[in-house]
Amino acid sequence: MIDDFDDALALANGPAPAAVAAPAEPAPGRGAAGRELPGWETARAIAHRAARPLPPRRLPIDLALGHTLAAPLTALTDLPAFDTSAMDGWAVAGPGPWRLTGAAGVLAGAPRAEPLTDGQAVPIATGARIPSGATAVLRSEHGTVARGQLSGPNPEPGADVRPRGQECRTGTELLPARTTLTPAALGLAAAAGYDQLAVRPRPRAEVLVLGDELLFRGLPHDGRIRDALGPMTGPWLTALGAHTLVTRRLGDDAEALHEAISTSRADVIVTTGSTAAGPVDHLRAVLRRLDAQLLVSGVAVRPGHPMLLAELPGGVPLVGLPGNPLAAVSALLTLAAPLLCALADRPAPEEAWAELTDAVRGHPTDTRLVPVRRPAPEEARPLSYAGPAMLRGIAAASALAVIPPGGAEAHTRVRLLDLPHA
Ligand SMILES: Nc1nc2c(c(=O)[nH]1)N[C@H]1C(S)=C(S)[C@@H](COP(=O)(O)OP(=O)(O)OC[C@H]3O[C@@H](n4cnc5c(N)ncnc54)[C@H](O)[C@@H]3O)O[C@H]1N2
Ligand code: MOO
Repeated sequence: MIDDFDDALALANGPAPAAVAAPAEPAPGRGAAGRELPGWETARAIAHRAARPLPPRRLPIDLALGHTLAAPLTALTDLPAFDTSAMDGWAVAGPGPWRLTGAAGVLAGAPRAEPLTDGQAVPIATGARIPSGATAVLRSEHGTVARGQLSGPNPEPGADVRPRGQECRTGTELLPARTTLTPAALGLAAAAGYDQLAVRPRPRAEVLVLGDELLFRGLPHDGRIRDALGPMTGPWLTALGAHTLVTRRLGDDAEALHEAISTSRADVIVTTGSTAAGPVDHLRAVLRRLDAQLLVSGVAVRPGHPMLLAELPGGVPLVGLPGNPLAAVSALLTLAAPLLCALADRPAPEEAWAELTDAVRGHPTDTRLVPVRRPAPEEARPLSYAGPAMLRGIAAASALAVIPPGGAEAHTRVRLLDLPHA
C-alpha cells in the first residue's frame, strides 16, 4: 500500500476511499452538482475527435524535425543511386591476378571511371562508383601489388559491391504518412533526394497562466506561491508535439482573459487554473461570453476532475488545466495529448503496461492517475508525494499509472501513460 498520508491527499477532493470491488467497466464519476462526468477513456476520445489535422505545409528538411509526414516518403532515386564499392581496395574484372590500368584510382564522388576489361583492376575507395566491366571489389588488406600487377584471392562475383537499388528503387515507399520525423528519418529523406518535406505543422500553442496568488520569482510570501505551471506546461506541450508560442501571465482578470483568448493566433490555447467554481475562477464565464462550446466539462478522473475542453467559435480548441499542479499534469495527458495527436495527425503512442509493485487504493467511481517509477521495464512502483497539489512524486516519475475505479492490488497489470520528455 502506498501510505495513507499520500492516499488521503490524492483523494482529498473526492469521496472517502472505500473497499469497493473494481467494476468491469469504469463507472462514470459525479460532478459537484451530482452531474455524471464522462469517464477517463471517453474524455480522451472526445479530445481526439475534437480536432482535425492542420493543413500540410512544405518545410526544408533542416526545419522538419518532430513534424509529422503529411504524405508517404517515397524514394526520389534508387538507393544506392549507382553500383558502389563497399570497401577500399580494387575494382577487379574477372579472376586474378590483375593488371592495374595505371589510372589514379576511383574516389567517392568521382564521375564515371574508365571501363575495365577482363583481367584489369583499378584502385577504388568506399562509396565510389564501380567502373563498368568490374565484377567485384578486392579489399585493400587482401591484395598485394608488385610491378603493376595485383595478386590476391579471387573475390566472389559481386563481393563488396553495393548494387544500385539495393535499399530501394525510385518510387518505393520508405515511410508511411503520419510518421513523426526523427533525426534518422530526416537523414533518410535527404539520402532519398528530398530538399523539402510535406509535413503537418506542429500545432502552435499558447499558455495562459491564471491566478493573482502567483509569484514568478523568489520565495512564497504573504499567502502567495510560486507559479509551478508556467515553467512546466509549455515544455510539456512541446514534448507532446506542439510549438509553444508564448506563456502569458494574466492573474485573475476576466477582461484580460477574454482579450487574450479572443485575440490569440494559436492553434490550441491552454489555460491553467480557474476551472472550478471559486470566487475568482472566471474561465467558464469567459468561455460562455465567447460563445465557446464546452466539449468536456469535468472528467471522472483523480486528480484533475474539473479539467475542461472547449471549442471556440473559430474552431480553435481550448484546454483548461486545473490549478492544482498534479491535476494539471493529469489534464495535460488526458485532454491535451490526444488533442495534439489529432492536430498533428500523429498516431497515438503505443500503449504501455506494467505490474504494480504495491497495491494502490482507488477512487470509488473515478479513474486515478498515479505517478510511478519503473524499477524494471515490467514493473511500476507507485510514488509518494502524489497529492493533487504536489509535484515531488511526478518529478521523480517516468509514467502515470491508470488505476481503475476501486483500486488495484499489488501485481496487477495496469496501463501506463509515459511522461513525455523534451
Ligand atoms: N468546492 C469545490 N472546490 C474545489 C473543487 C470542487 O470540486 N469543489 N475541486 C478542487 C479541485 S479537484 C481542483 S484541481 C481545484 C481546481 O481549481 P482551479 O482550476 O479553479 O484552480 P485555482 O482555484 O486557480 O487553483 C487551485 C489551486 O492550485 C493552485 N495553483 C493555481 N495555479 C497555479 C500555478 N500556476 N502554480 C502553482 N499552483 C497553482 C492555487 O494556488 C490553488 O491552491 O479546485 C478544487 N476546489
Ligand atoms: O483532484 Mo483536483 O486535484 O485536486 O483535480
